[in-house]
Amino acid sequence: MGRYQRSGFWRSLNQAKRGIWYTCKTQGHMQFHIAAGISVLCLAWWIEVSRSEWMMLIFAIGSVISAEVMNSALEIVVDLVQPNFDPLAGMAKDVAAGAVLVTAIQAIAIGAIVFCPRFFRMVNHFF
Ligand SMILES: Nc1ncnc2c1ncn2[C@@H]1O[C@H](COP(=O)(O)OP(=O)(O)OP(=O)(O)O)[C@@H](O)[C@H]1O
Repeated sequence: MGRYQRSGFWRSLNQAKRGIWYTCKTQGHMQFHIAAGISVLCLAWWIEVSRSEWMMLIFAIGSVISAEVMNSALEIVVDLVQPNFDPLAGMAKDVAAGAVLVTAIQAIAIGAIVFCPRFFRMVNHFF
């Protein structure tokens, strides 16, 4: 339980939503990830991917967005602890950004596995 407020499911949910909303408002990368995620889900719905493919895509999108939220949290903490230039503070942010990059590469790989075979089949069909 936190030191400043009583615990409670709805209160915790609201705090988590506030954190996600803050990340959406302040982080351009988060806005890009959400737009890309929605586009991928629309494409998946349009081409009618299988249940297991839906799971892979949702997992990939969720991983990237979670990593971006964690990255934002770490940036806030670093700015709080060290507002001045410090190579270690910079490295902490770079390491967190690296985690986002890893999940983004994973998402691109999953997207390629799901969409590329269909894309090539479609190209073969038309030409
Ligand atoms: N206090 C600091 N000391 C040294 N370098 C820093 C510091 N703060 C930021 N940096 C460097 O600047 C980069 C960008 O930091 P910034 O806080 O602007 O994050 P950002 O642009 O929002 O990052 P991201 O694109 O990952 O969301 C960091 O990755 C780090 O290399």
